[in-house]
Amino acid sequence: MLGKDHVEEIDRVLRGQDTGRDRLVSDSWQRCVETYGMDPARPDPAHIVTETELRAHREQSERLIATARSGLHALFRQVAGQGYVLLLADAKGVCVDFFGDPRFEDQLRESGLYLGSNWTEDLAGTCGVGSCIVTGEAVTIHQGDHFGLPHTPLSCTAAPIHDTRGELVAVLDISLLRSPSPKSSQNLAMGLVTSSARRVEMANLMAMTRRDWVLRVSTSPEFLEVDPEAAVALDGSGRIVGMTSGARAALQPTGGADLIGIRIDELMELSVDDMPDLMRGRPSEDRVLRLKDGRGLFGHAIAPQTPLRSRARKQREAALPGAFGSFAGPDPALGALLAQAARLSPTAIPLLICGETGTGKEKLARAIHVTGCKAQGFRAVRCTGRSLADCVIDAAPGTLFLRGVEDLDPPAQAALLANLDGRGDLRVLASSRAGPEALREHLREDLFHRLAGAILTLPPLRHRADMDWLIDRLLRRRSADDMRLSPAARAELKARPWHGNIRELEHALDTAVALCDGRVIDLPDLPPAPQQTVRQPPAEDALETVLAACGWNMSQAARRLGVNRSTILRRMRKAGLSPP
Ligand SMILES: Nc1ncnc2c1ncn2[C@@H]1O[C@H](COP(=O)(O)OP(=O)(O)OP(=O)(O)O)[C@@H](O)[C@H]1O
Repeated sequence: MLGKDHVEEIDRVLRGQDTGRDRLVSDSWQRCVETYGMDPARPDPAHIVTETELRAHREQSERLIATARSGLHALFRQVAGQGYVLLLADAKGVCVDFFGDPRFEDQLRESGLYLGSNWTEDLAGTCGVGSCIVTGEAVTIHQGDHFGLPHTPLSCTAAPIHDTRGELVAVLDISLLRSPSPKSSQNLAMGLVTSSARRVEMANLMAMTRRDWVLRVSTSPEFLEVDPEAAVALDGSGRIVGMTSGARAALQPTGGADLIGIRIDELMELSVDDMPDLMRGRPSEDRVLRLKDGRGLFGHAIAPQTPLRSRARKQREAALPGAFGSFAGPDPALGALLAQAARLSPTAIPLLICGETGTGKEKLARAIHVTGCKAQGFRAVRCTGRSLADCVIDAAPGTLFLRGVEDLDPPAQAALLANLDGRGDLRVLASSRAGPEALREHLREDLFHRLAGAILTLPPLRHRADMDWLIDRLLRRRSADDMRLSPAARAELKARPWHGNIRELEHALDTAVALCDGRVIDLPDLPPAPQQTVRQPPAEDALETVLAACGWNMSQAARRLGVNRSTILRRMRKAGLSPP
């Protein structure tokens, strides 16, 4: 394009004439003249920052450069043959990483396509990086779209890169020194640069949120795992703590509040507890997310990776795969049980999970299924009603979870056994509220052995040593603004016998959160403890476990077991127990 024509066109556009330029370009020209006081006719040398300034810019973007580098290498290999150069600029427009053909170094440097060049719009005029920073959108600034005459041979296509909170932190740009004249020749470049920016955001989110769940989403099941469209990171309460920029379009296309800080269950029928079900173990087509606006998406959850704070926790989580890592706090006995469950997960051994109501038997079954990396589904069926045998016949290959096998009457037991025969494609997990011995007496012997290849017994809540951990975890999941418990309310919760176990505790916390006015839940906010039934005196081993869980505080142990302190003392003496 001739310099005179270019200057005249800018003049016409500023006078309001339509010359066929994109709106984005004409808006930028207007800013260049009216806001930055630039003159398109004035020769404008490339702006390259000093070595010291460049070092400072690179240091600030160090982490992003490191994350982006391998992706950028791959992109450069794809485009280098066609003469493209690749720039990564920071949010201030300074090129902090660069890939170009060294044979053209002088030419590239002269055109400003070089490490340290400053491409902000107020210095360089309308250009790929500068206009991308101002508009926040991916742009192609092709030849005469550039404001400054020296830049008009170039074609630059740039896409924004956002940090995990949605702030623009960098721009990825691919440029050509010489290009064909139709702007549409750069459509492919636009596709490449936007998908590369999306992958850099994804890699950055994964690197920055290792302690959180990451939920990746896609509209197509085929691309869910290889190239998802967007992702969010969720903390333990299901609140969004990080995202890629595509998440807004994918999860909230009609706009709304900022995604950061809102809970995932406000956007879709899903809580952080469901994350294990969305891990790799299940086929993509089964991992459907239902959004509150009625749309469906496919979801892929990635478990927290970095071990957390304490050393004990580090050791426990290092030993336990993702789905088990968040199951329990510091309770050595439960930790050992989970370690066993983790080892049994990938085998075909049928597992019987025993435990009182609400102790998490189904949750454990799901964790076992997910960790077993079964590429098939998980089907849970209740062992009541007439349709159990049909459920077994209809069950697709995968994990079949038989809930409450203690409810099976003799005809149902016979039918179940007959239908399980020949279903080698089913991994059978069963749960029972009755203990193994009682169940052995209740079930036919052959069925018992068909179900109980190994037995895992979950402790009742009152025996768990990690109650503080569990209470905090359940509370975090419920309260939008970090609520906490007063010491008195916490002590009261820890002292209750919890015959309904975790389910009952969940309901109590739901009530307390609803009743509490401020952020501190106190005694009056707690629902009254259910009437305590008269309980059998505890067996000696149970007594010892409860005492240990209560730090050998006899009054607390007595409240938990629903007996007098003197009964505890008497039974301790009888069993020869004394505080450590
Ligand atoms: N380890 C855990 N951490 C957090 N929540 C849990 C845990 N285990 C169970 N829960 C919660 O407690 C409730 C009861 O769990 P689940 O249904 O797995 O218990 P269950 O033993 O199978 O109950 P039932 O015997 O009555 O069928 C669920 O809401 C579940 O999410």
